[in-house]
Amino acid sequence: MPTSEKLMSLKNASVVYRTESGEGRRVVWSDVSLDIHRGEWIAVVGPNGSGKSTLASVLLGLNPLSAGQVHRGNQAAEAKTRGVLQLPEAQFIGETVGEELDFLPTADQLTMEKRRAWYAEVLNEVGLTISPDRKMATLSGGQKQLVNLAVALASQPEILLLDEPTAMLDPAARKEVREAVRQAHQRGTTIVWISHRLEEVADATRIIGFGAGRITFDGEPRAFFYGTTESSRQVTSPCVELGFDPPFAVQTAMSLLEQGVTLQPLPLNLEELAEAIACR
Ligand SMILES: Nc1ncnc2c1ncn2[C@@H]1O[C@H](COP(=O)(O)OP(=O)(O)OP(=O)(O)O)[C@@H](O)[C@H]1O
Repeated sequence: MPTSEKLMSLKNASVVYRTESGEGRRVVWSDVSLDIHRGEWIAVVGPNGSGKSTLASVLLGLNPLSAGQVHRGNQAAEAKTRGVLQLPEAQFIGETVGEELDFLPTADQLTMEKRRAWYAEVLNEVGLTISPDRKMATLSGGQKQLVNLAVALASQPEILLLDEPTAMLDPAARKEVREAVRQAHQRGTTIVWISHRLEEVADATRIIGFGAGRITFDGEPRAFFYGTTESSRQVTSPCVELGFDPPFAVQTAMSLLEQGVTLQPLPLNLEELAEAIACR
C-alpha cells in the first residue's frame, strides 16, 4: 500500500525550547530528516521525553521548527493533516455528538434532514452507532476517541496523525480504535501513530524510533524487533536498544532463536506466533 509519493517531509529539522527559567535552551531533537509517503502507516516510538509529541505538533503545524524545513504536500496542494490526541476531552468543542460534527465545513452545506443521515454515515466509518443527540460527557473514553477519530476522518485528511490516542483507554476500547484506524488505512489514509504500546506497532509498514535527540531507527517492524533477520542471533534488536521490552510474541520467538529454532516468518503478534508454531 505505501507509494513513492511524498506527502510531507522534514529536512534537517530541529526543535529547541527555552527552559522554564527562560535562560537556557533545551534541544528536543535536531537534524531530523524524514519523508512521509502516501499509503504508509508509520509508527513513531521512543522513550518518555524523546520528542514524539513535539514531532506531532510540528507535523500538525502547531509548533514551528527552530531550524530546517517542513514541506507539506507537493507544489499543487498541501497535504491535509488531522490529528487525534491523547486526552479524548482535549479536542471537544460541542456538547453533543451532533454538535461536534456540526463544526465541520460539510455540515453547513446540508439541510437538517440530510445532516442526520450524514451524522450516521460519518459515525459509521469508525463503527459507532450512537445517537447524534448523545451528550459527549456521557460517552465512554473509547467512544469519545472514536468520535474524535470520526471528526478527523470526516474532513478526509491525507495524513491522520495519532498521538497516543489509546493511552487512557481499556483494552477493549484500544482494540476498537485500532480497528477504526486500520479501516481508514485500508481506505487510503496515510497514518502516523505515536505510541508507547509496542503491540500497536505491528500494523505499521514502517517504524521510526526516536531517542537521544535524533532518529535512531527507520525501517520495517521485523527489523525493528529482531535486528537484521539474516543474522538475527548476533544482532541486537533496535527495539531493545531504545529501552523497550519487545511484545510477548517477539520475546518468545527470540528465545526460540537462541535455542536454534527459527520461526518463519518471525512473528510480530500472537496470531502470527501461533501460525508460525503451527506450521513447523
Ligand atoms: N512547550 C514546551 N516548552 C518547553 N519544553 C517543552 C515543551 N514541550 C515539551 N517540552 C520538553 O521537550 C521534551 C520533549 O517533549 P515531548 O512531549 O515532545 O516528548 P515525548 O516523547 O512526547 O514524551 P512522552 O512520551 O512523555 O509524552 C521534554 O523534555 C519536554 O519536557
